[in-house]
Amino acid sequence: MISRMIFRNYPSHNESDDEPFHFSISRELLLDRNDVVVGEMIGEGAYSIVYKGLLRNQFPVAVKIMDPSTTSAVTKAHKKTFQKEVLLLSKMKHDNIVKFVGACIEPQLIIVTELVEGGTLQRFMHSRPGPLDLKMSLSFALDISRAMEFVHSNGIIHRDLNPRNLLVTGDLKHVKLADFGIAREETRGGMTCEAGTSKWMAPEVVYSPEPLRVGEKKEYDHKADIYSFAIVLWQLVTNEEPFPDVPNSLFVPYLVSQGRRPILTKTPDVFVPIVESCWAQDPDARPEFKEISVMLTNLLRRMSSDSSIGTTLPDGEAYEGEMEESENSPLLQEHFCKVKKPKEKKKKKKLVKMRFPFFKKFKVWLYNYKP
Ligand SMILES: Nc1ncnc2c1ncn2[C@@H]1O[C@H](COP(=O)(O)OP(=O)(O)OP(=O)(O)O)[C@@H](O)[C@H]1O
Repeated sequence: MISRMIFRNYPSHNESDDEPFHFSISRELLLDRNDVVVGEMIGEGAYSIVYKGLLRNQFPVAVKIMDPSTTSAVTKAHKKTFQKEVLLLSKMKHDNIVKFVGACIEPQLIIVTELVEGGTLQRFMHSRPGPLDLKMSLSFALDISRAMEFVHSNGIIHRDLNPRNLLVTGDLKHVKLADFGIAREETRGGMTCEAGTSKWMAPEVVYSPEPLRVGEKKEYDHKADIYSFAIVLWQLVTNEEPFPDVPNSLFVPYLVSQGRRPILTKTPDVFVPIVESCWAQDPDARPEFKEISVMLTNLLRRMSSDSSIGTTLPDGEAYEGEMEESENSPLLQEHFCKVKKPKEKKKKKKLVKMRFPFFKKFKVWLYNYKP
């Protein structure tokens, strides 16, 4: 049973398949299918099945096989979507993002990534009764924020940030962002299609504050990911399911558009301001991930300096968006994935506009907090 409502902008099956689709994926991003041995199934998505695998009989990997399982049976529209995911993911080289290893286009559409052994964050949270250790929650939140900071700095909106798309490392110390299936380059005029998983979808993704004219589409931008992050952060610190009283998750976006949010009674005080600012109704009032990372880092530092809570900082500065070359991952091919970065000037202006109200609100809390 599908317990969640997913809005995908996967094109319809009716889209014309008359003309053949020619993949334009660099050879360096492609793997020989014979080098990939498929093992037990580890996960299932709306459009794929993911298996444990072995690359060249040596490296453990995750093998995502697109549905339907033969390339010839896949619609042209789905091929385009697959190609987009490959090109985006191959560019996302960051410690907190699942590493792309390669792709196959024949006889099946396959994406091979590093195997992240700890399962999804959703499963991890479900397996623990009661709230998680606060520093663990904070450390995971920082991993996610840093991954998203990197994604946004590359002009990409993920659009499906939720605990099913966050994977926990085998040592249970870190979290990695996965599933760029509906991620898109941020365009100047804003995004216009409903995409995401209902409980984590920002209000502006589904409902427009102003009535729309016929044919007009609502717009949203990367701030939609900040809203999703707020819900994930709320989950990390409460270990509860958002909107448990809403019988059908399909209604959640409507309620959210009316101002409804998860309850904050079980949210530790120190997290309330950040959660509230991230799920602000007005996208412009939400902070940037850059700011969130600074706040979470400072908070984690303060907590770590308190010896009564024995956790250390995650491997800190190594995360700072470094471009890392993995032995298995092909070299970045800039021209295969043209990312439209928001214009520098515009971006700066926006940051300045954002930073003041945000830091004004949290200055006292940020600098004086004592766990
Ligand atoms: N690199 C990986 N390591 C371990 N498990 C993985 C990996 N990638 C995916 N999985 C597992 O497979 C599941 C489905 O993967 P993914 O979300 O990428 O597929 P999808 O078809 O895009 O799914 P969805 O419908 O949730 O968007 C994940 O929830 C996770 O359990």
